[in-house]
Amino acid sequence: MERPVTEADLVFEHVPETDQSFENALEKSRAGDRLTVDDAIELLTTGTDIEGIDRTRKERVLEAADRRRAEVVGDEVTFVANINNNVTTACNVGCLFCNFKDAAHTFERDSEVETAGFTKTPGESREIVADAVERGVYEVTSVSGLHPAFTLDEEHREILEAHPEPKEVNYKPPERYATDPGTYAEQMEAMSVDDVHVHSMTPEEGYHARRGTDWSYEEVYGRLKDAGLDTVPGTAAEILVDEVRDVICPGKIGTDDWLEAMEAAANVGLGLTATIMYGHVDNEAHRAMHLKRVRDLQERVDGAITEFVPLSFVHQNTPLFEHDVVSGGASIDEDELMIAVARLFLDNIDHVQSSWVKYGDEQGLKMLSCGADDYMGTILSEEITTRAGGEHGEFRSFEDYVEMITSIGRVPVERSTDYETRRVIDPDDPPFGPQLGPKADGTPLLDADERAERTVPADD
Ligand SMILES: C[S@@+](CC[C@H](N)C(=O)[O-])C[C@H]1O[C@@H](n2cnc3c(N)ncnc32)[C@H](O)[C@@H]1O
Ligand SMILES: Nc1c(NC[C@H](O)[C@H](O)[C@H](O)CO)[nH]c(=O)[nH]c1=O
Ligand SMILES: N[C@@H](Cc1ccc(O)cc1)C(=O)O
Ligand code: SF4
Repeated sequence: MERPVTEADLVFEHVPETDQSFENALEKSRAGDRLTVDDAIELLTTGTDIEGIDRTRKERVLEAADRRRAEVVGDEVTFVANINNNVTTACNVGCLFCNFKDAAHTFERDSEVETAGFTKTPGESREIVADAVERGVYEVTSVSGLHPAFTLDEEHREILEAHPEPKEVNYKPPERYATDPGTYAEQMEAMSVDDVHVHSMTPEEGYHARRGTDWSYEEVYGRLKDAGLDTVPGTAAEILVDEVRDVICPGKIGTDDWLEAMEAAANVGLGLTATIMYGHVDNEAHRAMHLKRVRDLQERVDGAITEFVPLSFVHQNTPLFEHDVVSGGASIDEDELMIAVARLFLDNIDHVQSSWVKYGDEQGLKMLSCGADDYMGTILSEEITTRAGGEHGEFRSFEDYVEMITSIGRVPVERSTDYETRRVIDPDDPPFGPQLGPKADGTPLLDADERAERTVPADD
């Protein structure tokens, strides 16, 4: 177990105090000037000169962000036909905000406790993806626990087998486990059915795929690309300020490593997304600093980041909440300001995503008028948020999307992962099924019976 978090750990060097004024920061954002970290702090707090959030000021920030969204991308709301195929929940990194993971020893053949988690072989992954491709999906998103038996490829496995202290590099041979996840390269290859788009290998997974070697991130992402990887999810970012990471994910790579991995992935030609996971022990100064680090990264990678995804912390079943380190997640006001300030600050990232997994349908739609323009994907199954206690279900159909997006007077558009390929959907011309995937033919992803079996979202 990690050392318990003490009150002293929550006394931060970076606090939301500035010499800037809220009115000045708002004026700058309306004029389209590039914002500073202090400007972002003023906007996120609705002014450091007052206690708490001022609703009138908040509405002015949301309005500025909504206007900016309209200027940058217009009235289209995009979404992608995708599935999640997470390979394994085995993980010993121990992030305190995460309930997706299961202790890796419970997966061992001779474990006395039955594991509550899962591991898929490359063959099982292939079957799941093949079925989804037949249904018409464009993209498979795959993020996993850092399974001790996972290696990049055979060569990496041989290196770790020969390591004098395998424990030091978090390695145990696959034979020890009831199910062998294969190598990362084998999983990428298995998931690349009919050239479906594979969105996988977060910087944390990239780090795991080079542990115990002197390989660069370029080497690792280059090999993964050759095996079928198309784009890299910018999760594992959490808050890119080490004093926060030291509290919520002390076992994870640091900010510099995360940035290095992302830059390397871009250098070998992979597209990227970026995220922030906020609303736990972080304050507005941390959120603003995070935005700056993402904006600077986007300059260095020459626009490779296609979207920014604010992930609101889901607190219910997490160690942070259970050990009373936090009393809940972000408020709705904080959520709306996070979306709006991301839109205003990230002047070099075109798309801001509203996650229905985190916000639900009603609030998720509201976010599309606070600066967001993308409404995520169909995903078909969800494990990270659900295991953390989230209650917004696991699937949205094209019918759901068309109904929701037209209800707020916007235009539903099916997109590719990189947003380059787009199809405007005519709400008067059903059926609305996907058309961009390698085998998509316009019919719905699931038939009526299959839909009825899915988790019913709590908020609709
Ligand atoms: C569960 S991890 C899986 C991939 C890999 N293990 C990693 O950490 O990069 C993916 C992301 O899910 C997000 N996540 C995990 N638990 C969450 C929670 N309780 N609330 C919101 N987001 C969460 C975090 O941003 C995390 O980086
Ligand atoms: N916001 C969440 C996402 N977003 C990712 C998208 O669905 C899509 O894969 C991306 O836009 C690239 O095309 N995925 C989740 O599983 N959970 C979320 O909360
Ligand atoms: N799977 C992550 C979210 C995510 C995945 C891929 C992305 O590109 C962005 C966000 C979660 O549920 O929290
Ligand atoms: S966030 Fe990722 S690395 Fe951290 S415990 Fe969860 S699965 Fe493991």
